[in-house]
Amino acid sequence: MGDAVVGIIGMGDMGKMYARRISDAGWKVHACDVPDKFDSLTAEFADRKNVSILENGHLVSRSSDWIMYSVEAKNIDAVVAKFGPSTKMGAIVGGQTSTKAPEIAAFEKHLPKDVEIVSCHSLHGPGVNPKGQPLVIIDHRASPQSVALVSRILSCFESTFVPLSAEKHDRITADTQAVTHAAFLSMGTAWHANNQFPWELPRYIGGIENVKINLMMRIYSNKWHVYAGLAILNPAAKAQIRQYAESVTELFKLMLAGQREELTRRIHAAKAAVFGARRQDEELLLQDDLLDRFSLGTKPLHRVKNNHLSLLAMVDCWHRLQIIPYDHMICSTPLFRLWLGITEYLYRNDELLNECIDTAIEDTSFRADDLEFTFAARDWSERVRLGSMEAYREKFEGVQGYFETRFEEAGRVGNEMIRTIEEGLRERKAGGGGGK
Ligand SMILES: NC(=O)C1=CN([C@@H]2O[C@H](COP(=O)(O)OP(=O)(O)OC[C@H]3O[C@@H](n4cnc5c(N)ncnc54)[C@H](OP(=O)(O)O)[C@@H]3O)[C@@H](O)[C@H]2O)C=CC1
Ligand SMILES: O=C(O)C(=O)Cc1ccc(O)cc1
Repeated sequence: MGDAVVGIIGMGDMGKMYARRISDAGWKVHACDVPDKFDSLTAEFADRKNVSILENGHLVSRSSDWIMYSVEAKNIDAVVAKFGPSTKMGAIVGGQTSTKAPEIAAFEKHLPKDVEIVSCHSLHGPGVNPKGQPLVIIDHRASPQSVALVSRILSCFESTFVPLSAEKHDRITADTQAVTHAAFLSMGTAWHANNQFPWELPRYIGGIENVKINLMMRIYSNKWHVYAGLAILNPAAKAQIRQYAESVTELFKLMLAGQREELTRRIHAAKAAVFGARRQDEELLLQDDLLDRFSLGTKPLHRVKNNHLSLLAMVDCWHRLQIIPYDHMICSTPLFRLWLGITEYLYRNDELLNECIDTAIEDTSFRADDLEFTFAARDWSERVRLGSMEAYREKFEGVQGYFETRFEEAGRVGNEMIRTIEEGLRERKAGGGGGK
């Protein structure tokens, strides 16, 4: 490895994952977190001779060649304001936050002019194997040699590099991550409001229901600030989240009024736009028998029907915003690919989609769940529109507390589900099958 020292400011889940992998590849790492964590971090990394835990970001900044800020997006301005002026002359700085607009603004505002800027974003959580996952690289203000150095450092992840501008990054992640999270946050909120643990109810077990539950649990077991940052600080995300809430509301009203024709027309128009001719001959991303294996409950003898309001609204939302989700596969997270996989599974199976419409119009037993889901989608959208981190946190942590006791098990089942399904996708890709 070269002589370059990699600095990491913020040793939370992502910072630690970066420190471990980069030091395993032979690079020297200088890292810090807040002063309170100095002793515990020093003990945790004591057996790695090429990781030095330093007292603060000044010490990291003045001694490193590529400094990566891996702190909460909501703190990025304050943290860069504090340590940015201490950056070693001619060094390169980047960040790992999920939304680049505030990160780049902070760099431009607080870094000395001689400092170059190359940022990144791993499009997966800290528990996922980075191999083959997208890793966005943003060359914002740097020489080709500096971009090459950062690429060399990050090559140990064996991820797929996706070079993007900060602005393009934010637009794509708003389309993929922010709106996907809105759907799962709303599911969890609705189950909580109805005092349900969905894995205890036959209607929520098996196939695509398992994916919904596992991904909902995955999001709520993570930290609120990751999702709040993505939704509130990304200038492109508000419109998407609002459209999702509007699609939920409008479709639910059609169901309530029994307007079968209008509901069918709208569902099919969205289907044609999103899953039209281009996808017709492609293999499905997911198979139901595979999904059946990842349940937190016991599967009933017969599958219970569902109107899948959350999925119908997603496709309606993509249609209204003219988003073709497949165009974003290059810059997608495992969660987004699974979400797209289950919507595709529903929309490309005529029998299932017709059953969904019948259930929406005829089966009133879902009304209470759907009412809470509609309230939830609107309330999440409203909190994001108001830009209130505290309002977001309060709601997130309320639901998180409700599901907490099952996070450990859900994490295990969810990781296994993601691993198995992603391996299947990779194998099919290698064999020239569907997916992109
Ligand atoms: N978790 C995920 O799935 C992913 C997260 N990201 C992004 O990566 C970034 C980090 O996320 P993650 O690791 O999960 O979050 P964590 O909360 O686990 O880590 C952030 C760390 O930064 C520390 N920190 C805050 N202020 C300072 C400071 N002044 N000096 C040094 N350290 C500081 C925090 O301390 P304290 O807790 O005391 O504030 C915390 O330990 C976020 O911007 C997130 O959006 C990107 C991809 C995936
Ligand atoms: O896959 C997802 O959407 C996740 O929830 C994990 C995640 C969270 C934040 C990121 O910036 C990237 C990935």
